[in-house]
Amino acid sequence: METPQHASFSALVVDDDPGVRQSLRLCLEADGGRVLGVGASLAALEALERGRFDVILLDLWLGSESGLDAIPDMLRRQPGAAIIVITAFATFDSAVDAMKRGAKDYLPKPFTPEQVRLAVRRALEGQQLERQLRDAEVRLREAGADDDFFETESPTFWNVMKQAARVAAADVPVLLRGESGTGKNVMARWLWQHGPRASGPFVSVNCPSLSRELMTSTLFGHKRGAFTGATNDAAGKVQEAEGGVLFLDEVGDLTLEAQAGLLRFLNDRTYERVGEAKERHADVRLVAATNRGLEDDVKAGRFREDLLFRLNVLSLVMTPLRERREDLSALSAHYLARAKVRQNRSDLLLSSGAERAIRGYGWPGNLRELRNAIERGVILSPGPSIEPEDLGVPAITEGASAGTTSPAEITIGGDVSLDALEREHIARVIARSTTLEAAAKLLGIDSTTLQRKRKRYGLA
Ligand SMILES: Nc1ncnc2c1ncn2[C@@H]1O[C@H](COP(=O)(O)OP(=O)(O)OP(=O)(O)O)[C@@H](O)[C@H]1O
Repeated sequence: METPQHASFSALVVDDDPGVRQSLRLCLEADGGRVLGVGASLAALEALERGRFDVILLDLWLGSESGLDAIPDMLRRQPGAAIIVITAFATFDSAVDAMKRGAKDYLPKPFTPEQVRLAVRRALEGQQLERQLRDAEVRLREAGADDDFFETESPTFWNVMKQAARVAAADVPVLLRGESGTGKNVMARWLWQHGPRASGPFVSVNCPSLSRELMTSTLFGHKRGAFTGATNDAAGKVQEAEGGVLFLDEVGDLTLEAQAGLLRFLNDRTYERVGEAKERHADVRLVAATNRGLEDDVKAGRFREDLLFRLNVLSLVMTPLRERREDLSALSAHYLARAKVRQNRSDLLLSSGAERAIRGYGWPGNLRELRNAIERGVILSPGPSIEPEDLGVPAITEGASAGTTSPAEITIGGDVSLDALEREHIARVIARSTTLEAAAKLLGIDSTTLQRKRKRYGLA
């Protein structure tokens, strides 16, 4: 990959020493950065409210306050910013602590200008790669590009596909269950395309992205004047899906009010727009999806039991990738073929080490993670073959069993960067955990931090 030119980037320097602020500013400006320096975490948070920054250089000791404590607040304000922690008190513990809270890198004082520039360039390159992968996923999803692989050698997934064919024809509500990235969105479309409503619309609603106040009106519509801002009558998603399929992704995130409306609709196909006492009818098939146990939500009083019963009459459980390992080679070949065309890299092959690493890895992010890893490999590999490090999965040495071996050069206390050490540890813990939640728990971080780190290290 060519080294990206960071002609212009914005950096926030947070250090209580004006001398350090000044030297960092000069160093980064020479590299094309626009730099703002502040001396305390409160001023940093205010700056983050006002402007966007690509990189934050944060001193761990800001007079009497600890810069560490400010990291979560900073990331809440700007989740995409790369935080590089700098400190004169370079200890492994503080570095690990900073990483746990979401910092991307660690720079011990005293540092040379070249070390600063390198750390910032690395952070910017990581951001660029993340952006590329995210854009690629959005484009692909919109085009439905790679999502058409339904062949399987796995008896478990074969059964799922057999059931899916029957479910598609049944024209009743269906609940898709399964971990994130197992293909529930893709399956919902497949059911629509292979069912009696294929000529009608497919309307997809991602429930967590809806505002909680407007959820009912988004689904069922509203009458003009029903609430502040309701300047016109509006049809909801239910009406939009007339004659077709309404797909509710992450249905567990519906408010209790929206759940009540949905239950009524499932029972007799009637609903009312918000602010209107007129009964309406719609002929819509509902497909819902969840990646968590809705039974727990029922116990906690967040999800109606009667709605769960109604949705769960027919359900399909999407098989996690680690339970259909027979399909890993064919799926990798499928993604590789598509990615090569997209990235114009017809010369590339998976090395035998990469194939071994793919077979040995646990794929907690399922199909999405495998697809992203291959896309990443195609982008990063200098050619002619894609190696495990291009994919971002741990290498497995020949003859070793999956998940127990990693690159030989990584030993605690050895010549290894904190980054490499953390990445390897996270990859190994993920590989032996059954879910990402379990991995996060074991690592002592929350799931959001783990997600961020997986992205950072190309493990997502
Ligand atoms: N049948 C398929 N063939 C090829 N790739 C697939 C298939 N199903 C899913 N994928 C890949 O996995 C990605 C994620 O799929 P999808 O969004 O359907 O998963 P999901 O289970 O709905 O995830 P989440 O719970 O996070 O929404 C897709 O963008 C695609 O790259």
